[in-house]
Parts: sequence; structure tokens; C-alpha cells
Amino acid sequence: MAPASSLSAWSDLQAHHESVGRTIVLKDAFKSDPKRFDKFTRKITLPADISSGGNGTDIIFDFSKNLITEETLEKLVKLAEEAGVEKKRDAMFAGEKINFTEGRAVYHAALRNVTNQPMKVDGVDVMNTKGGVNDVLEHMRVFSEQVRSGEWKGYTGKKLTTIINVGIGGSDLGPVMVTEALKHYGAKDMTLHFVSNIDGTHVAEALANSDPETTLFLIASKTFTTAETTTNANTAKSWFLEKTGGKGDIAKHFVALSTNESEVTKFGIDAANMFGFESWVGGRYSVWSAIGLSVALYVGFDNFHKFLAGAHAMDQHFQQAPLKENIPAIGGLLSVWYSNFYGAQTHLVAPFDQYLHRFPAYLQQLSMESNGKTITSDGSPAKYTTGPILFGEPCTNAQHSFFQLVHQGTKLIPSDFILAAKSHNPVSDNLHQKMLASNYLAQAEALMVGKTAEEVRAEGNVPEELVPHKVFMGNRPTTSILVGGAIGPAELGALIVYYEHLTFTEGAVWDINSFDQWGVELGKVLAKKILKEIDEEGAGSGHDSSTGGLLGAFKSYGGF
Ligand SMILES: O=P(O)(O)OC[C@H]1O[C@](O)(CO)[C@@H](O)[C@@H]1O
Repeated sequence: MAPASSLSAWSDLQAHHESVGRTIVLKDAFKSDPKRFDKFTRKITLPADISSGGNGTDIIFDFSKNLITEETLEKLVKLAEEAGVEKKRDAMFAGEKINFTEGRAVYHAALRNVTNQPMKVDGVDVMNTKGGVNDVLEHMRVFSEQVRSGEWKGYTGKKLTTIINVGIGGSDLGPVMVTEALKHYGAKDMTLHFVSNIDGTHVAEALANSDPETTLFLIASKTFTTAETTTNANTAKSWFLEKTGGKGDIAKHFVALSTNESEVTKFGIDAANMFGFESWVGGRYSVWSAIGLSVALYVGFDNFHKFLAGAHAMDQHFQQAPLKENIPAIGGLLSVWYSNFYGAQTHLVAPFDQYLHRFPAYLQQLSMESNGKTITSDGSPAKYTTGPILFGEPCTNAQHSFFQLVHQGTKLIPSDFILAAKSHNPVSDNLHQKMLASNYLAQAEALMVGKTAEEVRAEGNVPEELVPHKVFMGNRPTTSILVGGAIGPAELGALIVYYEHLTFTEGAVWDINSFDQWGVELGKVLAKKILKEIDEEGAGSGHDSSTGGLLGAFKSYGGF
């Protein structure tokens, strides 16, 4: 595929940015076009039987507060066409090996293919083959129901009520985020811990208050070779054997979520207690796979299934909707518009929802591990900026910390705001929810309309020297996502997949491989070498003076 910047739609967008984009004033665009909201808002309705309220939940994506005209959208769609976004999308859904640096299909959509359409990789239907998607789902259903009901017992016959998921990256962030987001649906008698960091504090704190008789360990690692996970898992195993005086039955208390059966059995977990998946599931896309077992255990399999079904609904929309109506494609194209034509470097995602407090952290891996790449498909460096820095925190908290910069800083920060119309906790007669909503609406409005010097002066009593400090430039773009109900499993699934396919669209336009992650390797290799050097005499070898100096200082201060 040709580099994006050589496409004629790209030059066309550059000219369009010069002539139109740079001069769009959003508040004027709204004044002159009363239909702007309708024109740029898109909606998906989830099937009633999976929606949180029992009737189909609408999710509205209001793109109207973005720096676009109808012509901009047409030109962005043209860019997507020229960049082959639809062709690449279809190749992904056809199981083609679009992860071209690893020779792998990118097929996580099969994991949530709840309508059970045949989906094949190398001619094999991954849904119905032995050990395939449906078999693993059935294993997850049976196991999660047994644990939740107490039929699956620990070695002394007690119900397992503490779940410790040991995993990192995609084997952690998805399960953490989703179990937090769906806490309302979680088993009240279950305590969850997620141990990811190699910092011994993480595992020590999780084990500190856990009872080996009632604890279930999920060792979650696609490769089962990740240093942090195998080390934490071994520490957990030693703790378990020590606390149980060697009587603890690993088979009852440890299960593995992995693709690597030989490493799993070497660790001491029986293959029967392994929940498998395939290499075509990338780590950051794995919450839909066996890696999501903690979710199924916590919220129950029916809810896990709704989570998959909501995701599937967004997959179908992405596959079927024409680009101009295609919600994730529009999200991705807007990101390209801001990154490559306005020079934006960031993407803020602020959920107005406390349950979604780990959503931005989850999206960081999804977006930045996918599109933090320089090299394009022909091996040459991109001549344009690629993956933005995604960041975020829940609101209203974020408003009281970094929103100063979003409103008055020198950077353009395209922002997404997410709100559910209904709270799971409508306390104080919904006062909190109304205040939350008022902030969600006010922030997007304030970012757009800003405040001029004249408006500041008109407020009266403002010393002239303070006027510039109180001016808000405005014209700062936001996308407002409104879930027309409560955020339940299906709604969450659909929201995640919106960002997955947004990320896909960006990568497809930028002509990069969004599905590998070579950039994490170098640090891992160096850390292995340095770990050895910590136990050897001296301050290592072949290091620069900073690294060598710090290594020496660490050894001397730490007594190593
Ligand atoms: O599930 P694994 O194989 O332990 O990998 C954990 C994480 O490590 C990474 O490979 C990055 O180092 C991620 O892509 C992945 O999600």
C-alpha cells in the first residue's frame, strides 16, 4: 500500500485544511447550521436482549463539535477509500494474515462472534474446531459457574472467593478495566486482585490478606514466558505451597489462561485446567478470550456473554456501515485529521463515569501499542506523524487537575467525553447524575465556545491586566459519546470495540502494522542482562557511564 501522504486525498485534505480547516469557527458553524448536531451525530442501537435496560440501548456519537464541515468528512472518507481501509478491514474479518511482521491473522473478532458465523484461518473454522472458540467458551462457562456456585472447591472443601489474576499488559489491563467497569454486576462475596507489576509489593499486598484455602489463581499470559508474570506466578505458587504445608492442591487452586501448553504444564498446571486461545489474538485484544476468565467469574457467564454480544454488534456495524456512517471509521479519520493536518499529538479520553476509571489506561495500551510505530508496510519510515499519545482520567476529577491545559494551553487536544444517561447508583435522587451530566455538557460547550476578552470585560470588575488570563480561545474539538441507558456488559463491549476499530482505521490509513509490538523488546533484553549483572561483581560491562554509575550506586545503596 502506498504511504498515506502520497495519496491524492491526502494532498486534497492539506489544501482543504489551509482553505477551510484552519478557519472553521465551531460556534459560528452551529449558529449558521441548526442541523449540525443531526448531520454529524451517528447512533448504534444494541439488541434489546443484551442491553442493560432490556430495551435496545442507543449509543450516540456526537461528532458535531469537531473541526469539520460536510466537505471535510467527504474528503476524509475519500482518504479512507484510497488508503484501502475497507479492503484491509475485510481482510481482517476474513482471517487473512494482516499482521504481516509476525505472519498472523488478527482475529479477535472471532472471540465475540456470538452469531456463530463461520470464521476461518488457514481454511479452519476457528469457531467450531476442537479446542476452538466455542469449546473454550463452554469451558469458561462450566468453570465459572462451578466456582461461583461453590461446586468447585478448594483443597479443604471450601468455596473459592478470592481470585488473583497474575498477568501484565493485555493479560491484565482488560480484565482489570472490565471488572471495575462492571462492578455493579460483580459477585458480592468475591474479592479480586490483579497482580501485574514485578515490584514485589504488588504480589505481596495481594497475598497478604488472602487465605490459601479460598484463593484461586489465574495465571494469565498469552506466551507464558513474560518475566513479570512467570516470576509473580512462581512467588504465588511458593506462597500457596508454603502456607498449605505442601498439602495444597495446585489443580484446584491454579488455572492458566494461555496459548502455550508446554510452558503451562512445565509450571505445574494440568493442561485440563488451561483455557486456551490462539496466536491470532493479540495481547491487547485478548479480554474477549480466555484472558477474560476473571470477568466471567466475577460477573457471571451470562453477563460475559452479553459483553461479547455488545462487542459483536459494534463489529457488525464496522463491517457493514458505509464509511460516512461508520462510527469507528469516523472516529479514526478524525484522529488522522487532527494528527496529520492540525499537528495534534494527543487524544484525551475522559469518561464521566467512575466505573470506567481504568478505561483510559486500557485504551493507552490499545492505541499506543498498536499505532506507536514509525515504519510503514514497505519498511520505510512514515513521513507523517502516527499514533497519538492517548491519555485520560475520569471526570469530573480530571477537570480539577489537568483540564487547565486542555482549556487554555498551547496544544490542541482532541477529546472524547463519555457519559451514560442512567447511573447504576442514582443516589440523592439522581442529584449526582445530574451534576455529572451538567459537567459533561458544560465541558464540551466551554471548550468549543471559549470566552473572548470582550466577554471577560463585560463580566465587570476585571482589572485590565487580568483580562488575557481569563480569555478562553475556544474552538477546541470534542466528541461526545452518550450511552442512552446504563453501562452494562453489552454497552461496555460496544464502547471498547469502537476504540478498537478507531485504532484499526488510523493504522490502516497510516499504512503501519497495528498488530505487532517490537518496540517493547529491547528493554526486555537489556533488563535480562542487567539482572545478571546485579548478582555479579562490579557495575556491569559495556554500559554508558550513566547506566553503569546508577547500577553501581543501586548495588551499593541496596546492599547487593
Ligand atoms: O500475555 P503475555 O504473553 O504475558 O504478554 C503480556 C503483554 O506483554 C506484551 O507483549 C508487551 O510486552 C503485550 O503485548 C502483552 O499484552
